[in-house]
Amino acid sequence: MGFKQKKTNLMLEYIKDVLRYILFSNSDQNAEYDLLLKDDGMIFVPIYPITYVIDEAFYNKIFNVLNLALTPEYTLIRPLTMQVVVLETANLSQERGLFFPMRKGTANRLNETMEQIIQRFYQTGRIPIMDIIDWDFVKAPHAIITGVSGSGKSYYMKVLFQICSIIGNSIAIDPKGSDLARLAHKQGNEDIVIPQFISSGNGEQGIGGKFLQDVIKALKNIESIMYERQSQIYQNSDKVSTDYRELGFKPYFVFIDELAALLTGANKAVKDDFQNTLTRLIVLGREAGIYLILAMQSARAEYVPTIVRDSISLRIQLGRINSENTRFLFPELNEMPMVPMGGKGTGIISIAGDSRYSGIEPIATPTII
Ligand SMILES: Nc1ncnc2c1ncn2[C@@H]1O[C@H](COP(=O)(O)OP(=O)(O)OP(=O)(O)O)[C@@H](O)[C@H]1O
Repeated sequence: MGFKQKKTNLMLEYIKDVLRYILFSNSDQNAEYDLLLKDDGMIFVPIYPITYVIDEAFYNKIFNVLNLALTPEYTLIRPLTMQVVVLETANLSQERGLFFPMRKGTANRLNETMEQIIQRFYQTGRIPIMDIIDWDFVKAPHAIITGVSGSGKSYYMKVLFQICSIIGNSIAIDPKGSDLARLAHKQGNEDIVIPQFISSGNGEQGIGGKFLQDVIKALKNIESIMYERQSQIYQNSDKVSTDYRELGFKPYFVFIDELAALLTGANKAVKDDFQNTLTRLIVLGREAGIYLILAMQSARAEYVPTIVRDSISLRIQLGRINSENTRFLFPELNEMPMVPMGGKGTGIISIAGDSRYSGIEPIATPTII
């Protein structure tokens, strides 16, 4: 028996030991299943007839138990629903299994200079997130980052802004006029939208409704660019399936920090105008290469309409993770604990639309040295 096979057998034995007493009230039931270990996950194969019921709760229980028990050998990835796979076998009683996606080892935080991170982008065409996780924004458009104060949102927004400013055009909308706006200003970027009192020094005006109108104006400008690009693509491309890259356009990244702060105190008509414009950009932006990157404390539906949230592929929640605060961004996670990595800028991530990622997993954002 080869070394690799031996290791696999040891791992399977360990998993069975872990599950033995927890999973079934009747220990005879331990003979009613088998396990298969694959490169991208584990398959639980019931051997029918069985004397236990397989439902979502059963699936979640296995996930919960193994999630911690397999760290750090494997990182379990929380799928959005129970996954059933069909197996190639002539044995009727073992033709199907429950799949648990997992990654060998754990992904590591990037501890690199901005130049090294950019270099990674040039090698893959994707935005690096961790050593083995990256963001293909063409396949998985738009991003949302949530987390309470001090969880590392602003830090990560700045990292993304620097990368995106090199890849394409970027615009910074920052109601606090703080880190993001200062970074954009320092880079010589003129596409910055901040409250007037910050740029004019007149502190008495406060943020008020005027700022939201400035933001809407900026978003509507981008919307015009989007329609212009769509029309050019329609007129100039013979391909049925294409996007902005065919005509050589650069991607356009729209960063909005503290989105909820934008809406506080605004009247309903202005607020609706903002949310409708945001919705159009999110839903229609992809082909034209318009990508939104939003940050806020919590993705409550009153700030982010459900249609917007559902159209955002990259979702990150930083800071403390519990069922109370994950329900907005990860409604499918209910009461599902994750093994957090701990430390600054850590939390959970999911990337929809990219087959390399099948669910929710832990993340630690890059540290720039
Ligand atoms: N990936 C990281 N590597 C190293 N330090 C980090 C990382 N992420 C965040 N930090 C540090 O953690 C602290 C809090 O981060 P940050 O200010 O970004 O939090 P925040 O969620 O944006 O808070 P606020 O909403 O108050 O702005 C900062 O000192 C920041 O430098």
